[in-house]
Amino acid sequence: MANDEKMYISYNNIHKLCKKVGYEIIAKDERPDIIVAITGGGMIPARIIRSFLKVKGQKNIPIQAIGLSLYEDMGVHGDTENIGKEVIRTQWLDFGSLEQHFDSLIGKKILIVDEVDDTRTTLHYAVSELQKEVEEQQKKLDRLDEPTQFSIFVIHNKDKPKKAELPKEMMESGHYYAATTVGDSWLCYPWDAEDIDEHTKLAAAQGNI
Ligand SMILES: O=P(O)(O)OC[C@H]1O[C@H](OP(=O)(O)OP(=O)(O)O)[C@H](O)[C@@H]1O
Repeated sequence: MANDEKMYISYNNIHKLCKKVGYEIIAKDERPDIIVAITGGGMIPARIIRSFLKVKGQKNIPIQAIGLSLYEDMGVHGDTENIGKEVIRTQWLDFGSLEQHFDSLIGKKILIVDEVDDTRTTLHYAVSELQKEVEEQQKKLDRLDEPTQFSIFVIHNKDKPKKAELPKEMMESGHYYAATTVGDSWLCYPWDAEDIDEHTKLAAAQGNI
């Protein structure tokens, strides 16, 4: 598919891709203790993958949402050469309602979910801010010897030069899960469709069903 072409993705396709990665995570015995969905695109995949991470006799994995939005940063001098994207934090973790299960993320397996890894700016921000928070809590609570494992799940990873990195350890230890890798196409997700029937037909015609 040419990079400037639109790629239509159906709900069924997303469901199947979540299932594939969910089973892969379970097969590796890497079931997360908590899912962190990046709003808005990570919310539907997070909910779907949770069904495939379910283990009989175990409680449902809690889902927390963090709100991250990308906005055009014109640079300090409004210099077009330096246009970049800045991440704005609109919502963060709330442990209040999780007290019976968690007092923090320390020592937990955390699965961060988003629909797409485009320039990687958002995921880089999410991982580094969450890691920073865990380190601060570890120091505060004197729990430095409890390893915390971050993983990432995205439906689509765009095969393109990235603007930010993810931790080397995460990538090399197989804790980055992209259900599928695509070119730099325009991805049309079903939740943005005005006519879902037409959208699903277009997705089917491209084999994304
Ligand atoms: O890899 P990146 O270049 O950082 O891009 C990926 C991010 O961009 C989109 O979020 P957006 O800010 O558009 O918000 P939304 O999820 O609410 O649509 C998408 O949902 C990812 O979070």
